[in-house]
Amino acid sequence: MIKAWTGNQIRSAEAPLLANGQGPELMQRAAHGLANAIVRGLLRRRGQVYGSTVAVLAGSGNNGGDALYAGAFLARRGAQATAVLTSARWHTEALAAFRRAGGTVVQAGQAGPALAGELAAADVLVDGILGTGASGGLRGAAAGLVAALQERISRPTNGTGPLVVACDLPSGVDADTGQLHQPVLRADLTVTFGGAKLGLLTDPGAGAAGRVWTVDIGLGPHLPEPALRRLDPGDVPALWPVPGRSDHKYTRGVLGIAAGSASYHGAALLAARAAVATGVGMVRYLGPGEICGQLNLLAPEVVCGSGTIAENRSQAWLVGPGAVADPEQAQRAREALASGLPVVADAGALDLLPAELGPHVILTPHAGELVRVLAGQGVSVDREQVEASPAEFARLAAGLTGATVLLKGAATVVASPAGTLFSQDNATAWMATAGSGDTLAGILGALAATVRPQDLDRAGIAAPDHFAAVAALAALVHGLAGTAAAAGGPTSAAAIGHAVPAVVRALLREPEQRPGR
Ligand SMILES: NC(=O)C1=CN([C@@H]2O[C@H](COP(=O)(O)OP(=O)(O)OC[C@H]3O[C@@H](n4cnc5c(N)ncnc54)[C@H](OP(=O)(O)O)[C@@H]3O)[C@@H](O)[C@H]2O)[C@@H](O)CC1
Ligand SMILES: Nc1ncnc2c1ncn2[C@@H]1O[C@H](COP(=O)(O)OP(=O)(O)O)[C@@H](O)[C@H]1O
Ligand SMILES: [K+]
Repeated sequence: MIKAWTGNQIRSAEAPLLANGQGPELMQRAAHGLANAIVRGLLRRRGQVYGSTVAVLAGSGNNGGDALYAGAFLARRGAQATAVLTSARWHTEALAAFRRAGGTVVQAGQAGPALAGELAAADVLVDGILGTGASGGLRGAAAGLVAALQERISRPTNGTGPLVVACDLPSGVDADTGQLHQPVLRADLTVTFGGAKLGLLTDPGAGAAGRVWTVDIGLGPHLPEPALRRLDPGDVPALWPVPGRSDHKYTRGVLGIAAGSASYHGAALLAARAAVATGVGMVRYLGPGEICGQLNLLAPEVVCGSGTIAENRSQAWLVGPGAVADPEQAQRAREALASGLPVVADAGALDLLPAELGPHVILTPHAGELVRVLAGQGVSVDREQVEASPAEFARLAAGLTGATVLLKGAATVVASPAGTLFSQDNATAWMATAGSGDTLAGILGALAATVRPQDLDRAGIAAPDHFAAVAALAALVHGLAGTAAAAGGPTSAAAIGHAVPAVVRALLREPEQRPGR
Protein backbone atom coordinates (compact mmCIF):
# COMPACT_ATOMS: atom_id res chain seq x y z
CA MET A 1 0.00 0.00 0.00
CA ILE A 2 1.35 3.41 -0.94
CA LYS A 3 0.39 6.20 1.43
CA ALA A 4 0.24 9.96 1.08
CA TRP A 5 -0.30 12.88 3.42
CA THR A 6 -1.22 16.53 3.11
CA GLY A 7 1.56 19.12 3.33
CA ASN A 8 0.29 20.16 6.74
CA GLN A 9 0.33 16.59 8.05
CA ILE A 10 3.97 16.27 7.02
CA ARG A 11 4.83 19.64 8.55
CA SER A 12 3.13 18.66 11.81
CA ALA A 13 5.07 15.39 11.84
CA GLU A 14 8.30 17.40 11.46
CA ALA A 15 7.39 19.80 14.24
CA PRO A 16 8.60 17.73 17.24
CA LEU A 17 11.88 17.01 15.43
CA LEU A 18 12.38 20.68 14.60
CA ALA A 19 11.67 21.56 18.23
CA ASN A 20 14.51 19.18 19.17
CA GLY A 21 16.89 21.09 16.93
CA GLN A 22 16.94 18.30 14.29
CA GLY A 23 15.99 20.61 11.41
CA PRO A 24 19.46 20.75 9.82
CA GLU A 25 19.79 16.97 10.07
CA LEU A 26 16.42 16.46 8.34
CA MET A 27 17.49 18.80 5.58
CA GLN A 28 20.73 16.87 5.08
CA ARG A 29 18.79 13.60 4.79
CA ALA A 30 16.41 15.20 2.30
CA ALA A 31 19.27 16.70 0.25
CA HIS A 32 21.19 13.41 0.20
CA GLY A 33 18.12 11.56 -1.00
CA LEU A 34 17.58 14.14 -3.73
CA ALA A 35 21.25 14.08 -4.80
CA ASN A 36 21.30 10.27 -4.89
CA ALA A 37 18.21 10.17 -7.09
CA ILE A 38 19.84 12.68 -9.46
CA VAL A 39 23.06 10.64 -9.53
CA ARG A 40 21.06 7.55 -10.55
CA GLY A 41 19.31 9.56 -13.26
CA LEU A 42 22.62 10.93 -14.59
CA LEU A 43 24.24 7.50 -14.59
CA ARG A 44 21.32 6.13 -16.62
CA ARG A 45 21.40 9.00 -19.10
CA ARG A 46 25.10 9.82 -19.42
CA GLY A 47 26.93 7.01 -17.68
CA GLN A 48 28.69 9.48 -15.35
CA VAL A 49 28.15 12.44 -13.05
CA TYR A 50 31.53 14.06 -13.68
CA GLY A 51 31.30 16.79 -16.29
CA SER A 52 27.49 16.94 -16.32
CA THR A 53 25.69 20.28 -16.07
CA VAL A 54 23.23 20.73 -13.22
CA ALA A 55 21.02 23.80 -12.80
CA VAL A 56 19.27 24.39 -9.48
CA LEU A 57 16.29 26.75 -9.27
CA ALA A 58 16.33 27.80 -5.61
CA GLY A 59 13.54 29.67 -3.82
CA SER A 60 13.68 31.51 -0.53
CA GLY A 61 12.66 28.72 1.85
CA ASN A 62 13.83 25.30 2.98
CA ASN A 63 12.85 23.79 -0.36
CA GLY A 64 15.57 25.96 -1.92
CA GLY A 65 17.87 24.85 0.91
CA ASP A 66 17.35 21.17 0.08
CA ALA A 67 18.02 21.80 -3.60
CA LEU A 68 21.18 23.88 -2.94
CA TYR A 69 22.67 21.23 -0.64
CA ALA A 70 21.93 18.57 -3.28
CA GLY A 71 23.61 20.84 -5.86
CA ALA A 72 26.66 21.12 -3.60
CA PHE A 73 26.85 17.33 -3.34
CA LEU A 74 26.72 16.99 -7.14
CA ALA A 75 29.35 19.72 -7.59
CA ARG A 76 31.66 17.77 -5.29
CA ARG A 77 31.07 14.73 -7.55
CA GLY A 78 32.42 16.79 -10.47
CA ALA A 79 29.20 18.25 -11.89
CA GLN A 80 29.20 21.81 -13.18
CA ALA A 81 26.51 23.28 -10.95
CA THR A 82 24.68 26.59 -11.34
CA ALA A 83 22.14 27.94 -8.87
CA VAL A 84 19.47 30.40 -10.00
CA LEU A 85 18.10 32.31 -7.01
CA THR A 86 14.47 33.13 -7.72
CA SER A 87 13.95 35.40 -4.72
CA ALA A 88 15.87 38.22 -3.03
CA ARG A 89 16.17 35.89 0.01
CA TRP A 90 17.73 32.43 0.18
CA HIS A 91 18.82 29.70 2.59
CA THR A 92 22.12 31.21 3.78
CA GLU A 93 23.94 28.07 4.99
CA ALA A 94 22.88 26.01 1.96
CA LEU A 95 24.00 28.72 -0.47
CA ALA A 96 27.36 29.01 1.35
CA ALA A 97 27.81 25.22 1.06
CA PHE A 98 26.91 25.41 -2.63
CA ARG A 99 29.52 28.12 -3.25
CA ARG A 100 32.18 26.24 -1.25
CA ALA A 101 31.58 23.18 -3.45
CA GLY A 102 32.41 25.34 -6.50
CA GLY A 103 28.88 26.15 -7.68
CA THR A 104 28.12 29.29 -9.72
CA VAL A 105 25.28 31.56 -8.58
CA VAL A 106 23.03 33.87 -10.60
CA GLN A 107 20.00 35.94 -9.64
CA ALA A 108 16.91 35.23 -11.77
CA GLY A 109 15.77 38.85 -11.48
CA GLN A 110 19.06 40.18 -12.88
CA ALA A 111 19.65 37.61 -15.62
CA GLY A 112 18.84 38.40 -19.23
CA PRO A 113 16.37 36.62 -21.52
CA ALA A 114 19.03 34.07 -22.52
CA LEU A 115 18.84 32.41 -19.09
CA ALA A 116 15.93 30.06 -19.89
CA GLY A 117 17.73 28.81 -23.00
CA GLU A 118 20.90 28.10 -21.03
CA LEU A 119 18.95 26.26 -18.34
CA ALA A 120 17.07 24.19 -20.89
CA ALA A 121 20.42 22.96 -22.20
CA ALA A 122 21.54 21.56 -18.82
CA ASP A 123 21.63 17.82 -18.20
CA VAL A 124 19.60 18.19 -15.01
CA LEU A 125 17.20 20.91 -13.91
CA VAL A 126 16.24 20.86 -10.23
CA ASP A 127 13.04 22.65 -9.23
CA GLY A 128 13.65 23.84 -5.67
CA ILE A 129 11.54 26.98 -5.78
CA LEU A 130 8.52 26.08 -3.62
CA GLY A 131 7.73 23.20 -1.33
CA THR A 132 5.11 22.65 1.34
CA GLY A 133 5.43 26.28 2.49
CA ALA A 134 3.95 27.61 -0.76
CA SER A 135 0.90 29.80 -0.84
CA GLY A 136 -0.65 29.84 -4.30
CA GLY A 137 1.35 29.76 -7.52
CA LEU A 138 4.73 31.13 -8.50
CA ARG A 139 5.06 34.89 -8.61
CA GLY A 140 7.49 37.46 -9.94
CA ALA A 141 10.81 36.41 -11.48
CA ALA A 142 10.22 32.73 -10.63
CA ALA A 143 6.92 32.72 -12.55
CA GLY A 144 8.51 34.39 -15.59
CA LEU A 145 11.44 31.98 -15.65
CA VAL A 146 9.30 28.84 -15.30
CA ALA A 147 6.91 30.05 -18.01
CA ALA A 148 9.89 30.57 -20.33
CA LEU A 149 11.22 27.09 -19.45
CA GLN A 150 7.81 25.52 -20.11
CA GLU A 151 7.98 26.85 -23.66
CA ARG A 152 11.46 25.49 -24.24
CA ILE A 153 11.17 22.09 -22.65
CA SER A 154 8.61 20.20 -24.69
CA ARG A 155 7.20 16.93 -23.46
CA PRO A 156 7.78 14.11 -24.02
CA THR A 157 11.50 14.86 -24.33
CA ASN A 158 12.45 11.34 -25.47
CA GLY A 159 15.52 11.75 -23.30
CA THR A 160 16.73 14.79 -25.23
CA GLY A 161 15.87 17.68 -22.86
CA PRO A 162 17.13 18.04 -19.32
CA LEU A 163 16.11 15.57 -16.64
CA VAL A 164 13.68 17.72 -14.66
CA VAL A 165 13.70 16.77 -10.98
CA ALA A 166 11.24 18.37 -8.55
CA CYS A 167 12.44 18.85 -4.98
CA ASP A 168 9.62 17.61 -2.70
CA LEU A 169 6.95 18.61 -5.24
CA PRO A 170 6.82 20.54 -8.51
CA SER A 171 6.52 24.22 -7.58
CA GLY A 172 2.94 25.33 -8.18
CA VAL A 173 1.38 21.91 -7.38
CA ASP A 174 -0.92 22.14 -4.36
CA ALA A 175 0.38 19.49 -1.96
CA ASP A 176 -3.09 18.92 -0.48
CA THR A 177 -5.31 18.71 -3.57
CA GLY A 178 -3.12 18.15 -6.63
CA GLN A 179 -4.38 21.43 -8.13
CA LEU A 180 -1.97 23.23 -10.44
CA HIS A 181 -1.20 26.92 -10.12
CA GLN A 182 0.40 27.69 -13.47
CA PRO A 183 3.14 28.00 -14.50
CA VAL A 184 4.38 24.59 -13.39
CA LEU A 185 7.53 22.92 -14.68
CA ARG A 186 6.51 19.33 -15.40
CA ALA A 187 9.00 16.96 -13.76
CA ASP A 188 10.33 13.62 -14.93
CA LEU A 189 10.94 12.68 -11.33
CA THR A 190 9.75 14.09 -8.02
CA VAL A 191 11.84 13.30 -4.96
CA THR A 192 9.59 13.85 -1.97
CA PHE A 193 10.62 13.92 1.68
CA GLY A 194 9.22 12.17 4.73
CA GLY A 195 6.16 10.81 2.89
CA ALA A 196 4.43 11.33 -0.46
CA LYS A 197 2.21 14.40 -0.64
CA LEU A 198 -1.44 13.83 -1.59
CA GLY A 199 -1.13 16.20 -4.54
CA LEU A 200 1.55 14.02 -6.13
CA LEU A 201 -0.76 11.01 -6.36
CA THR A 202 -3.91 12.73 -7.67
CA ASP A 203 -4.42 14.59 -10.92
CA PRO A 204 -3.52 17.05 -12.24
CA GLY A 205 -0.55 17.18 -9.80
CA ALA A 206 0.30 13.54 -10.55
CA GLY A 207 0.60 14.42 -14.23
CA ALA A 208 3.15 17.14 -13.40
CA ALA A 209 5.16 15.06 -10.93
CA GLY A 210 6.41 12.24 -13.17
CA ARG A 211 7.76 9.31 -11.20
CA VAL A 212 7.51 9.87 -7.44
CA TRP A 213 10.34 8.72 -5.20
CA THR A 214 9.96 9.04 -1.42
CA VAL A 215 12.99 9.66 0.78
CA ASP A 216 12.68 8.44 4.36
CA ILE A 217 13.92 11.26 6.60
CA GLY A 218 12.77 9.63 9.83
CA LEU A 219 9.24 11.04 10.15
CA GLY A 220 7.62 7.57 10.23
CA PRO A 221 6.77 7.41 13.96
CA HIS A 222 5.31 10.93 13.85
CA LEU A 223 3.04 10.47 10.83
CA PRO A 224 -0.75 10.28 11.35
CA GLU A 225 -3.17 8.09 9.34
CA PRO A 226 -2.55 8.88 5.66
CA ALA A 227 -4.89 11.24 3.82
CA LEU A 228 -4.79 9.01 0.73
CA ARG A 229 -3.84 5.42 -0.08
CA ARG A 230 -2.97 3.57 -3.26
CA LEU A 231 -3.20 -0.19 -3.57
CA ASP A 232 -0.21 -1.76 -5.23
CA PRO A 233 0.06 -5.18 -6.88
CA GLY A 234 1.41 -6.66 -3.64
CA ASP A 235 -1.88 -5.84 -1.87
CA VAL A 236 -3.99 -7.90 -4.25
CA PRO A 237 -3.49 -11.48 -2.91
CA ALA A 238 -4.73 -10.51 0.57
CA LEU A 239 -7.89 -8.89 -0.81
CA TRP A 240 -8.76 -11.09 -3.79
CA PRO A 241 -11.74 -13.46 -3.30
CA VAL A 242 -9.91 -16.68 -4.14
CA PRO A 243 -12.45 -19.54 -3.97
CA GLY A 244 -11.87 -22.32 -1.45
CA ARG A 245 -12.52 -26.06 -1.66
CA SER A 246 -15.93 -25.80 -0.01
CA ASP A 247 -17.14 -22.96 -2.25
CA HIS A 248 -19.82 -23.34 -4.87
CA LYS A 249 -21.24 -20.74 -7.23
CA TYR A 250 -23.69 -19.32 -4.71
CA THR A 251 -21.16 -18.99 -1.89
CA ARG A 252 -18.70 -17.21 -4.21
CA GLY A 253 -21.30 -14.55 -4.94
CA VAL A 254 -23.82 -13.70 -7.63
CA LEU A 255 -23.74 -10.38 -9.46
CA GLY A 256 -26.99 -9.07 -10.87
CA ILE A 257 -26.69 -6.72 -13.84
CA ALA A 258 -29.42 -4.38 -15.08
CA ALA A 259 -27.66 -2.67 -17.96
CA GLY A 260 -28.27 -1.87 -21.61
CA SER A 261 -31.38 -0.62 -23.37
CA ALA A 262 -32.96 -0.77 -26.80
CA SER A 263 -30.48 1.76 -28.19
CA TYR A 264 -27.37 0.66 -26.24
CA HIS A 265 -26.54 -3.04 -26.28
CA GLY A 266 -22.76 -2.85 -26.14
CA ALA A 267 -22.44 -1.48 -22.60
CA ALA A 268 -24.35 -4.46 -21.17
CA LEU A 269 -22.33 -6.96 -23.17
CA LEU A 270 -19.01 -5.40 -22.17
CA ALA A 271 -19.92 -5.15 -18.49
CA ALA A 272 -21.26 -8.71 -18.32
CA ARG A 273 -18.23 -10.18 -20.08
CA ALA A 274 -15.84 -8.24 -17.82
CA ALA A 275 -17.71 -9.51 -14.73
CA VAL A 276 -17.40 -13.11 -15.94
CA ALA A 277 -13.69 -12.56 -16.67
CA THR A 278 -13.12 -11.19 -13.16
CA GLY A 279 -14.44 -14.39 -11.61
CA VAL A 280 -17.84 -14.53 -9.96
CA GLY A 281 -20.14 -17.38 -8.93
CA MET A 282 -22.77 -16.31 -11.44
CA VAL A 283 -23.93 -13.29 -13.41
CA ARG A 284 -27.68 -12.76 -13.68
CA TYR A 285 -28.88 -10.35 -16.32
CA LEU A 286 -32.08 -8.32 -16.40
CA GLY A 287 -32.90 -6.25 -19.47
CA PRO A 288 -34.26 -6.26 -23.04
CA GLY A 289 -34.77 -9.69 -24.60
CA GLU A 290 -32.59 -8.84 -27.64
CA ILE A 291 -29.61 -8.25 -25.32
CA CYS A 292 -30.28 -11.62 -23.65
CA GLY A 293 -30.10 -13.21 -27.09
CA GLN A 294 -26.74 -11.60 -27.76
CA LEU A 295 -25.46 -12.60 -24.31
CA ASN A 296 -26.39 -16.20 -25.08
CA LEU A 297 -23.96 -16.09 -27.98
CA LEU A 298 -21.21 -13.84 -26.58
CA ALA A 299 -21.29 -14.74 -22.88
CA PRO A 300 -23.30 -17.93 -22.50
CA GLU A 301 -22.18 -18.09 -18.83
CA VAL A 302 -24.63 -15.28 -18.07
CA VAL A 303 -28.09 -16.31 -16.88
CA CYS A 304 -30.92 -14.15 -18.17
CA GLY A 305 -33.58 -13.57 -15.55
CA SER A 306 -36.98 -11.96 -15.46
CA GLY A 307 -39.00 -10.24 -12.80
CA THR A 308 -37.91 -7.77 -10.18
CA ILE A 309 -34.60 -7.13 -8.47
CA ALA A 310 -35.89 -8.86 -5.33
CA GLU A 311 -36.88 -11.94 -7.34
CA ASN A 312 -33.34 -12.35 -8.71
CA ARG A 313 -31.30 -13.14 -5.63
CA SER A 314 -27.82 -11.65 -5.91
CA GLN A 315 -25.06 -10.50 -3.57
CA ALA A 316 -24.57 -7.21 -5.47
CA TRP A 317 -26.05 -5.27 -8.39
CA LEU A 318 -24.57 -3.34 -11.26
CA VAL A 319 -27.04 -0.85 -12.70
CA GLY A 320 -26.89 1.83 -15.35
CA PRO A 321 -24.33 1.14 -18.14
CA GLY A 322 -26.11 1.80 -21.43
CA ALA A 323 -29.44 2.07 -19.59
CA VAL A 324 -30.80 5.22 -21.18
CA ALA A 325 -34.43 6.21 -21.79
CA ASP A 326 -35.67 2.82 -20.62
CA PRO A 327 -38.32 3.01 -17.88
CA GLU A 328 -37.99 -0.69 -16.98
CA GLN A 329 -34.24 -0.43 -16.47
CA ALA A 330 -34.75 2.78 -14.49
CA GLN A 331 -37.22 0.99 -12.24
CA ARG A 332 -34.69 -1.83 -11.68
CA ALA A 333 -31.96 0.69 -10.85
CA ARG A 334 -34.21 2.37 -8.29
CA GLU A 335 -35.12 -0.97 -6.75
CA ALA A 336 -31.47 -2.05 -6.54
CA LEU A 337 -30.48 1.27 -4.97
CA ALA A 338 -33.17 0.78 -2.31
CA SER A 339 -32.31 -2.90 -1.68
CA GLY A 340 -29.57 -2.37 0.88
CA LEU A 341 -27.29 -4.66 -1.19
CA PRO A 342 -23.95 -3.43 -2.58
CA VAL A 343 -24.73 -1.57 -5.81
CA VAL A 344 -22.44 -0.21 -8.50
CA ALA A 345 -24.32 2.70 -10.10
CA ASP A 346 -22.88 3.82 -13.42
CA ALA A 347 -23.94 6.02 -16.37
CA GLY A 348 -27.77 6.14 -16.61
CA ALA A 349 -28.26 5.16 -12.96
CA LEU A 350 -26.37 8.25 -11.79
CA ASP A 351 -29.44 10.33 -12.67
CA LEU A 352 -31.73 8.20 -10.49
CA LEU A 353 -30.12 8.49 -7.08
CA PRO A 354 -32.42 8.62 -4.06
CA ALA A 355 -31.80 11.20 -1.31
CA GLU A 356 -30.26 8.68 1.10
CA LEU A 357 -27.38 6.44 0.08
CA GLY A 358 -24.81 4.46 2.03
CA PRO A 359 -21.15 3.55 1.42
CA HIS A 360 -22.30 0.19 -0.07
CA VAL A 361 -23.50 2.16 -3.11
CA ILE A 362 -20.55 2.86 -5.39
CA LEU A 363 -21.06 5.63 -7.93
CA THR A 364 -18.69 5.45 -10.92
CA PRO A 365 -18.91 8.79 -12.75
CA HIS A 366 -16.42 10.36 -15.13
CA ALA A 367 -15.85 14.10 -14.61
CA GLY A 368 -18.88 15.12 -16.72
CA GLU A 369 -21.17 12.73 -14.84
CA LEU A 370 -19.84 13.93 -11.49
CA VAL A 371 -20.96 17.44 -12.47
CA ARG A 372 -24.52 16.06 -12.77
CA VAL A 373 -24.27 14.15 -9.47
CA LEU A 374 -23.14 17.33 -7.72
CA ALA A 375 -25.87 19.37 -9.41
CA GLY A 376 -28.35 16.89 -7.90
CA GLN A 377 -26.91 17.87 -4.52
CA GLY A 378 -27.30 21.58 -5.25
CA VAL A 379 -23.61 22.16 -6.07
CA SER A 380 -22.95 23.97 -9.32
CA VAL A 381 -19.52 23.24 -10.86
CA ASP A 382 -18.34 22.65 -14.39
CA ARG A 383 -16.23 19.86 -15.83
CA GLU A 384 -13.06 22.00 -15.88
CA GLN A 385 -13.39 22.65 -12.15
CA VAL A 386 -13.76 18.92 -11.43
CA GLU A 387 -10.78 18.08 -13.64
CA ALA A 388 -8.69 20.75 -11.88
CA SER A 389 -9.24 19.14 -8.48
CA PRO A 390 -10.73 15.63 -8.83
CA ALA A 391 -9.87 14.43 -5.33
CA GLU A 392 -11.60 17.40 -3.76
CA PHE A 393 -14.81 16.96 -5.79
CA ALA A 394 -14.92 13.17 -5.39
CA ARG A 395 -14.73 13.66 -1.65
CA LEU A 396 -17.37 16.36 -1.75
CA ALA A 397 -19.74 14.12 -3.74
CA ALA A 398 -19.18 11.19 -1.36
CA GLY A 399 -19.86 13.41 1.63
CA LEU A 400 -23.04 14.87 0.13
CA THR A 401 -24.54 11.65 -1.26
CA GLY A 402 -23.35 9.30 1.49
CA ALA A 403 -22.17 6.90 -1.24
CA THR A 404 -18.68 5.73 -2.20
CA VAL A 405 -17.56 7.66 -5.28
CA LEU A 406 -15.13 6.35 -7.89
CA LEU A 407 -14.20 9.24 -10.19
CA LYS A 408 -12.66 7.98 -13.44
CA GLY A 409 -9.68 9.64 -15.06
CA ALA A 410 -6.03 9.07 -15.89
CA ALA A 411 -5.59 8.58 -12.17
CA THR A 412 -8.86 7.23 -10.78
CA VAL A 413 -9.84 8.63 -7.38
CA VAL A 414 -12.11 6.86 -4.91
CA ALA A 415 -13.65 8.67 -1.95
CA SER A 416 -15.58 7.06 0.88
CA PRO A 417 -18.30 9.07 2.60
CA ALA A 418 -16.08 8.93 5.69
CA GLY A 419 -13.59 11.11 3.77
CA THR A 420 -10.96 8.45 3.02
CA LEU A 421 -9.31 8.68 -0.39
CA PHE A 422 -7.74 6.09 -2.66
CA SER A 423 -6.08 6.90 -5.96
CA GLN A 424 -5.01 4.36 -8.60
CA ASP A 425 -2.69 5.27 -11.44
CA ASN A 426 -2.32 1.91 -13.17
CA ALA A 427 -4.03 2.80 -16.46
CA THR A 428 -2.71 3.99 -19.81
CA ALA A 429 -4.12 6.74 -22.00
CA TRP A 430 -4.79 4.06 -24.66
CA MET A 431 -7.73 3.12 -22.41
CA ALA A 432 -9.48 6.41 -23.21
CA THR A 433 -11.83 4.59 -25.56
CA ALA A 434 -15.61 4.08 -25.59
CA GLY A 435 -16.78 1.21 -23.41
CA SER A 436 -13.67 1.15 -21.24
CA GLY A 437 -15.80 2.41 -18.34
CA ASP A 438 -18.38 -0.35 -18.92
CA THR A 439 -15.60 -2.89 -18.56
CA LEU A 440 -14.54 -1.25 -15.29
CA ALA A 441 -18.16 -1.38 -14.08
CA GLY A 442 -18.26 -5.13 -14.77
CA ILE A 443 -14.99 -5.74 -12.92
CA LEU A 444 -16.17 -3.67 -9.98
CA GLY A 445 -19.58 -5.35 -9.91
CA ALA A 446 -17.95 -8.78 -9.75
CA LEU A 447 -15.71 -7.67 -6.89
CA ALA A 448 -18.59 -6.01 -4.99
CA ALA A 449 -20.38 -9.38 -5.10
CA THR A 450 -17.41 -11.50 -4.08
CA VAL A 451 -14.79 -9.67 -1.96
CA ARG A 452 -15.05 -10.86 1.65
CA PRO A 453 -15.34 -8.24 4.41
CA GLN A 454 -13.09 -10.33 6.68
CA ASP A 455 -10.26 -10.10 4.13
CA LEU A 456 -10.62 -6.31 4.12
CA ASP A 457 -10.61 -6.24 7.93
CA ARG A 458 -7.48 -8.39 8.01
CA ALA A 459 -5.78 -6.00 5.57
CA GLY A 460 -6.38 -3.18 8.07
CA ILE A 461 -9.13 -1.44 6.08
CA ALA A 462 -11.80 0.01 8.37
CA ALA A 463 -15.42 -0.97 7.69
CA PRO A 464 -16.58 2.48 6.46
CA ASP A 465 -13.86 2.25 3.79
CA HIS A 466 -14.52 -1.34 2.66
CA PHE A 467 -16.33 -0.37 -0.53
CA ALA A 468 -13.76 2.30 -1.34
CA ALA A 469 -11.05 -0.36 -1.14
CA VAL A 470 -13.10 -2.68 -3.38
CA ALA A 471 -13.45 0.15 -5.90
CA ALA A 472 -9.71 0.86 -5.72
CA LEU A 473 -9.01 -2.84 -6.29
CA ALA A 474 -11.23 -2.77 -9.40
CA ALA A 475 -9.46 0.34 -10.73
CA LEU A 476 -6.08 -1.33 -10.13
CA VAL A 477 -7.03 -4.48 -12.04
CA HIS A 478 -8.78 -2.50 -14.80
CA GLY A 479 -5.68 -0.32 -15.22
CA LEU A 480 -3.28 -3.26 -15.29
CA ALA A 481 -5.53 -5.22 -17.68
CA GLY A 482 -5.76 -2.20 -19.99
CA THR A 483 -2.02 -1.65 -19.85
CA ALA A 484 -1.43 -5.33 -20.66
CA ALA A 485 -4.02 -5.29 -23.46
CA ALA A 486 -2.58 -2.11 -24.97
CA ALA A 487 1.05 -3.22 -24.61
CA GLY A 488 2.09 0.22 -25.82
CA GLY A 489 -0.47 0.48 -28.64
CA PRO A 490 -4.19 0.75 -29.32
CA THR A 491 -6.65 -1.40 -27.44
CA SER A 492 -10.41 -1.80 -27.02
CA ALA A 493 -12.87 -2.09 -24.16
CA ALA A 494 -13.46 -5.77 -24.97
CA ALA A 495 -9.70 -6.45 -25.05
CA ILE A 496 -9.33 -4.88 -21.58
CA GLY A 497 -11.91 -7.31 -20.20
CA HIS A 498 -10.29 -10.19 -22.05
CA ALA A 499 -6.94 -9.42 -20.37
CA VAL A 500 -8.35 -9.58 -16.83
CA PRO A 501 -7.93 -13.34 -16.08
CA ALA A 502 -4.24 -13.37 -17.03
CA VAL A 503 -3.59 -10.20 -15.01
CA VAL A 504 -5.34 -11.61 -11.93
CA ARG A 505 -3.50 -14.91 -12.32
CA ALA A 506 -0.19 -13.04 -12.41
CA LEU A 507 -1.15 -10.86 -9.42
CA LEU A 508 -1.86 -13.96 -7.37
CA ARG A 509 1.52 -15.48 -8.25
CA GLU A 510 4.77 -15.07 -6.36
CA PRO A 511 5.87 -11.44 -5.81
CA GLU A 512 8.64 -11.32 -8.39
CA GLN A 513 6.29 -12.47 -11.16
CA ARG A 514 3.59 -9.84 -10.50
CA PRO A 515 2.77 -7.22 -13.14
CA GLY A 516 3.29 -3.54 -12.39
CA ARG A 517 6.57 -4.20 -10.61
N1 LIG B 1 10.75 21.65 7.82
C1 LIG B 1 11.83 20.87 7.76
O1 LIG B 1 12.54 20.65 8.69
C2 LIG B 1 12.17 20.25 6.53
C3 LIG B 1 11.65 20.76 5.34
N2 LIG B 1 12.07 20.31 4.20
C4 LIG B 1 11.88 21.12 3.00
O2 LIG B 1 11.34 22.36 3.32
C5 LIG B 1 10.24 22.66 2.49
C6 LIG B 1 9.32 23.60 3.19
O3 LIG B 1 10.10 24.72 3.48
P1 LIG B 1 9.51 26.15 3.86
O4 LIG B 1 8.56 25.98 4.95
O5 LIG B 1 10.66 27.02 4.11
O6 LIG B 1 8.72 26.55 2.59
P2 LIG B 1 9.14 26.63 1.05
O7 LIG B 1 8.07 25.94 0.33
O8 LIG B 1 10.51 26.20 0.76
O9 LIG B 1 9.15 28.18 0.72
C7 LIG B 1 8.25 29.05 1.28
C8 LIG B 1 8.75 30.43 0.99
O10 LIG B 1 8.56 30.70 -0.36
C9 LIG B 1 7.95 31.97 -0.52
N3 LIG B 1 6.72 31.80 -1.22
C10 LIG B 1 5.57 31.25 -0.77
N4 LIG B 1 4.66 31.18 -1.70
C11 LIG B 1 5.24 31.71 -2.80
C12 LIG B 1 4.80 31.91 -4.12
N5 LIG B 1 3.54 31.54 -4.47
N6 LIG B 1 5.65 32.43 -5.03
C13 LIG B 1 6.90 32.78 -4.68
N7 LIG B 1 7.37 32.62 -3.43
C14 LIG B 1 6.55 32.10 -2.50
C15 LIG B 1 7.75 32.56 0.85
O11 LIG B 1 8.78 33.45 1.04
P3 LIG B 1 8.61 35.02 0.81
O12 LIG B 1 7.60 35.19 -0.28
O13 LIG B 1 8.12 35.52 2.10
O14 LIG B 1 9.97 35.43 0.40
C16 LIG B 1 7.93 31.40 1.78
O15 LIG B 1 8.62 31.73 2.94
C17 LIG B 1 9.66 21.32 2.17
O16 LIG B 1 8.90 21.33 1.00
C18 LIG B 1 10.92 20.50 2.02
O17 LIG B 1 11.48 20.69 0.73
C19 LIG B 1 13.12 19.30 4.14
O18 LIG B 1 14.32 19.97 4.14
C20 LIG B 1 13.04 18.37 5.30
C21 LIG B 1 13.10 19.10 6.56
N1 LIG C 1 -6.03 9.42 -20.29
C1 LIG C 1 -6.37 8.31 -19.63
N2 LIG C 1 -5.43 7.58 -19.01
C2 LIG C 1 -5.77 6.45 -18.35
N3 LIG C 1 -7.03 5.98 -18.25
C3 LIG C 1 -8.00 6.66 -18.83
C4 LIG C 1 -7.73 7.85 -19.53
N4 LIG C 1 -8.90 8.33 -19.99
C5 LIG C 1 -9.86 7.47 -19.60
N5 LIG C 1 -9.32 6.45 -18.90
C6 LIG C 1 -10.06 5.35 -18.28
O1 LIG C 1 -10.96 4.79 -19.24
C7 LIG C 1 -12.25 4.58 -18.66
C8 LIG C 1 -13.25 5.44 -19.41
O2 LIG C 1 -14.50 5.39 -18.78
P1 LIG C 1 -15.78 6.15 -19.34
O3 LIG C 1 -15.44 7.56 -19.64
O4 LIG C 1 -16.88 5.87 -18.42
O5 LIG C 1 -15.99 5.41 -20.72
P2 LIG C 1 -17.30 4.74 -21.34
O6 LIG C 1 -18.48 5.45 -20.74
O7 LIG C 1 -17.18 4.95 -22.81
O8 LIG C 1 -17.25 3.29 -20.98
C9 LIG C 1 -12.11 4.94 -17.18
O9 LIG C 1 -11.85 3.81 -16.42
C10 LIG C 1 -10.91 5.87 -17.15
O10 LIG C 1 -10.26 5.83 -15.92
K1 LIG D 1 9.85 22.30 -5.57
